[in-house]
Amino acid sequence: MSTVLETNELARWFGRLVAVDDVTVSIDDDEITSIIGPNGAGKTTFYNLLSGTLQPSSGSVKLRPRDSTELVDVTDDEPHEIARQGLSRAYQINNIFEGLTVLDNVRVARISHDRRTSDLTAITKHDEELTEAAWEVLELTNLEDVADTECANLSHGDARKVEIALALGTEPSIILLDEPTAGMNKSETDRMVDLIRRLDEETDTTFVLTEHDMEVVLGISDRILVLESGSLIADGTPDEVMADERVKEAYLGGEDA
Ligand SMILES: Nc1ncnc2c1ncn2[C@@H]1O[C@H](COP(=O)(O)OP(=O)(O)OP(=O)(O)O)[C@@H](O)[C@H]1O
Repeated sequence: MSTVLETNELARWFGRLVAVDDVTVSIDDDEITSIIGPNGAGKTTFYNLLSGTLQPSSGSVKLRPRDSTELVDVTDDEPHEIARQGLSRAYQINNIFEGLTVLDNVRVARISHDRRTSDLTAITKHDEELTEAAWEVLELTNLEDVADTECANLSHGDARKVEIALALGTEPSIILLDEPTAGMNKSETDRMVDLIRRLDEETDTTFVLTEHDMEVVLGISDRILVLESGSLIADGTPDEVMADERVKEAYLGGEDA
């Protein structure tokens, strides 16, 4: 077990509102970690701080790049720099080129990972290595059957899987998922949970997710972080967190639970 991401007293203010309030956590590479909390608790802001989309007001973020044993300080780094160091965020759909096939989308992700963005025409060329690497990702994410489907024509469930495939294509040390089962029916949800669990086991990538569906959270998480009004009010196993009085009061008893 080793730490893949660490925040130290990370905070972000919007005027007088504290959206993330001195949060100190370390995420281990052998655990699936969920971040939960009522609406407005600070989950999105926390993600934005980790991925560099927002600058922190104070505190720090450290990240362990893949194939490295050392954490590097990425506080104040640009999003593309943080992504290069190994943090990938699976964005809801909008990262996908709708007019390209699933396979070509993953090839584009690989090209950008290999820092060959000046060579985007490689997408139209015969490049066995690139295609092979993309197929590996499609196999991992159970997307082989829709490899030649244009992304605009995918089911919602498959489109969400493509987001994960694009993130995995960059071989990150950690992937942040935004509500990966949102809008899914029960069987799609079950398949997504199984997929994330399997990817966590079969790859060197650590998964972190935000999720409102408590059944998903309890079914998938090794560890749960609970935010309320920007503060980390609980951090532990599902059993520990479910038994926490403050969590029951602040989150599970509330209307947003
Ligand atoms: N750009 C911004 N400017 C001002 N206030 C903001 C901004 N972004 C977020 N906030 C405020 O920060 C607080 C935390 O918001 P955030 O979106 O991080 O919560 P959340 O836990 O992701 O909520 P949800 O579950 O509804 O997505 C909220 O009070 C929100 O109104």
